[in-house]
Amino acid sequence: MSTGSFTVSQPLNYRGGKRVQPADGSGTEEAYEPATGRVIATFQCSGEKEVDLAVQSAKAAFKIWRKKSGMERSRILLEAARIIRERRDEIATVETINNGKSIFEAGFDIDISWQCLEYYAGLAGSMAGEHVQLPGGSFGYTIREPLGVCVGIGAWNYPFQIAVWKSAPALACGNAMIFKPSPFTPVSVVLLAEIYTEAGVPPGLFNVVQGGAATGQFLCQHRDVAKVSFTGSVPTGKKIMELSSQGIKPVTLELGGKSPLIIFSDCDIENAVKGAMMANFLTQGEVCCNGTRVFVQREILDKFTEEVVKQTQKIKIGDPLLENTRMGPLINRSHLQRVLGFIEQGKKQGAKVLCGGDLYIPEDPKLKDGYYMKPCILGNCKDDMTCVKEEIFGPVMSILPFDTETEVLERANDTTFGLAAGVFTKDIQRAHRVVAELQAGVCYINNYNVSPVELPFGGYKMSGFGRENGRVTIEYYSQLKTVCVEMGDVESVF
Ligand SMILES: NC(=O)c1ccc[n+]([C@@H]2O[C@H](COP(=O)([O-])OP(=O)(O)OC[C@H]3O[C@@H](n4cnc5c(N)ncnc54)[C@H](O)[C@@H]3O)[C@@H](O)[C@H]2O)c1
Ligand SMILES: O=CCc1c[nH]cn1
Repeated sequence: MSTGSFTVSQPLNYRGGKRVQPADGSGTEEAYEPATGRVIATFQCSGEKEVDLAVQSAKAAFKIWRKKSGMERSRILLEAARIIRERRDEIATVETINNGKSIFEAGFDIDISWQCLEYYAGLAGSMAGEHVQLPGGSFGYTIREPLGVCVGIGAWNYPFQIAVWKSAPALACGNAMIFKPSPFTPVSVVLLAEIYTEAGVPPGLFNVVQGGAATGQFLCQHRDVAKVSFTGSVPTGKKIMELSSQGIKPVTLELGGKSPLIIFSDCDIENAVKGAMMANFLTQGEVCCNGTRVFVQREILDKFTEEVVKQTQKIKIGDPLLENTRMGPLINRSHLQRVLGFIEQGKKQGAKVLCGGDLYIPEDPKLKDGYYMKPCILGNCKDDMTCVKEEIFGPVMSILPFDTETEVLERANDTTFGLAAGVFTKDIQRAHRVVAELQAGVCYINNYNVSPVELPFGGYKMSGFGRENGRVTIEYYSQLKTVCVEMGDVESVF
């Protein structure tokens, strides 16, 4: 498949084990190919009736799925992982077309997705409670049970992977899920739904409803929804929490960030430069955990800056479906303008553009209406500049000099966010001392933005709560039942 040729004509909702047109609608949306600016799909946003039908379908499937043993669920999830692995290139291509990220990167997103399914398939069979001995031969035990119908609401930067990070643990624990992707990226998650069906989940266990805020609200407010797991911005996260609180539904919130990356003068500079680029330029900088505040110890500021600018200027921008492209277009025109606006404001506030920061016009005429920009590095930054304080969600790195460990820790933590943080140093004691002080849910030592599915992922402070990936996520998709067993007679106080 080549850029500029893909369109979707099939329905994008998925219910009861097949693609369906929504039963009712709350407006129409268009999805784009960011590389060319072409419309690739037009779809109706689901209304209250369609959301209810999806919930009913999920409830019916849940009754079957919850009765299966962990090992039975495991086998089906492993089969889903196998199919994703087999169809890796096709899924990555669809992801690239709808999101704009390079095909090189999209392939890794799909790899992490099947790995996530394999990981939770492995845990499904070992979900267990405990036995507690009580006086007189009585005893108690606990059972870890699924919650019921869970809702997943996703952002547009990792459409397929976000859907897997939510559905793999949810299904492993015995739940059903209804997933609503971002209206910007509606396409790839329906492939996941088809794969689950092919792998053998009961029809209705994983449904997809398309739409924006209104559809998301119907989902959060539905009385038969047991839990909401949300990935997106802080303002929407607050709304989801409010809506879910009305039904006392537990929520997982994976929100935004403005993470610090601290580079000490005793680091391996080559690795630190690579780490800073990994921390800023994957998926065109549209990554929640990006280390966009790059604190560099003054002794190596010039050397580090010179090298990171040189390497950034070499990033191959262009058609995201070409194997050698490393940066594709941003998600849409308004987001591109917003990112460029942050750079303009930064300049007005005294930041210096060291490279990039303007539009990129590819030579290929079919890409002329795409949303490309050159990755940007800002120097002369101060902590109170808007570009340093706010999440830009684009390829913009701010470099901030520092002198001492105490000073940099104070400045790194001076943010309402707390998703991630990184430190580059060869001093092992310093690395762990610094990490112990960082107010962030995910910390990297001498690397950045690697996502092994075995490790929990999630934020501190306004970056959210709850975790995805890792063993702990089982706790966010299950509830504990306590059973107290009397072996003697009732000793009544009456
Ligand atoms: N922490 C993480 O794991 C993580 C991962 C990816 C993205 N993000 C964050 O996501 C943001 C970018 O994504 P976005 O622009 O899609 O975020 P967004 O908050 O605009 O939208 C996210 C999702 O919420 C839905 N939504 C919007 N309003 C809603 C409402 N009132 N009720 C229910 N659903 C509603 C949207 O349709 C979309 O599906 C960034 O802030 C980024 O940091 C976080
Ligand atoms: O964008 C944030 C990190 C991530 C990757 N996949 C899901 N979340």
